[in-house]
Amino acid sequence: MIHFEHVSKVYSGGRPALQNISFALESGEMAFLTGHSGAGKSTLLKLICGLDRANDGKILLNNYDITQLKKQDIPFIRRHIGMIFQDHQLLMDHTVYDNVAIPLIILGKPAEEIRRRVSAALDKVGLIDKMKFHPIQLSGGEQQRVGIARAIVNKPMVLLADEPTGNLDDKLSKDILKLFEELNQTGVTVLMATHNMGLIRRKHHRVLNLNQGRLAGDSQYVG
Ligand SMILES: Nc1ncnc2c1ncn2[C@@H]1O[C@H](COP(=O)(O)OP(=O)(O)OP(=O)(O)O)[C@@H](O)[C@H]1O
Repeated sequence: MIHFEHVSKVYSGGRPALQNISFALESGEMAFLTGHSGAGKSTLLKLICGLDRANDGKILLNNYDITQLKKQDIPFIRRHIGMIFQDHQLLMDHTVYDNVAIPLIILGKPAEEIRRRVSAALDKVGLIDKMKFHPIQLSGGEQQRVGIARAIVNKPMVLLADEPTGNLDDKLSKDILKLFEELNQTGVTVLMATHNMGLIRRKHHRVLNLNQGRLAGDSQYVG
């Protein structure tokens, strides 16, 4: 599903954010992406969803070389990817419902389909009764779940999450991880960047570890 072949990324004026990264995450797999602050986790996720461009190497998404994509084609790959950010990136002056509906509105889906899919996504994250609220009226964990609903509303093949439990307590973090596991069980490929070692240790998912922009470990190949 996601294939990195010798991928490097250097931001202008900086040292390499990613160096010669190669790994494959197959369809339906779930993995954690770990590493110290500045190791390159966010950069790696941004390259997959086209928010940034690699300087070198190839990234295949479903056998499609996204490093060769023209800028105007990037929205087409985004349709297959749900991205969850640590800071939610919700529109504060819109309701929960509107925030989740946005990807479908952009795609020009009919109103009835939008209503049905937004309700299903909000139901999945347990926020159906708060659809008319504004994000400011929700707790941090609830705001994060709105971000998850927005990411899954378009039924993506791949879910990328950047520190989705960063500001949440242990119980909420476990709930969010459980939600990802349920989505993974329906066939969605999940890659989740996290510092939360407690969460990682309790689980047996694959762990890709970055260190100063290099792939320093891949639990699939240990032991
Ligand atoms: N837009 C940018 N311009 C310049 N340098 C950047 C940019 N984004 C990231 N970097 C640099 O690239 C390196 C990797 O950053 P990245 O955000 O990918 O790390 P990270 O592992 O996600 O860190 P954190 O856990 O703190 O979020 C860092 O040295 C960072 O300063």
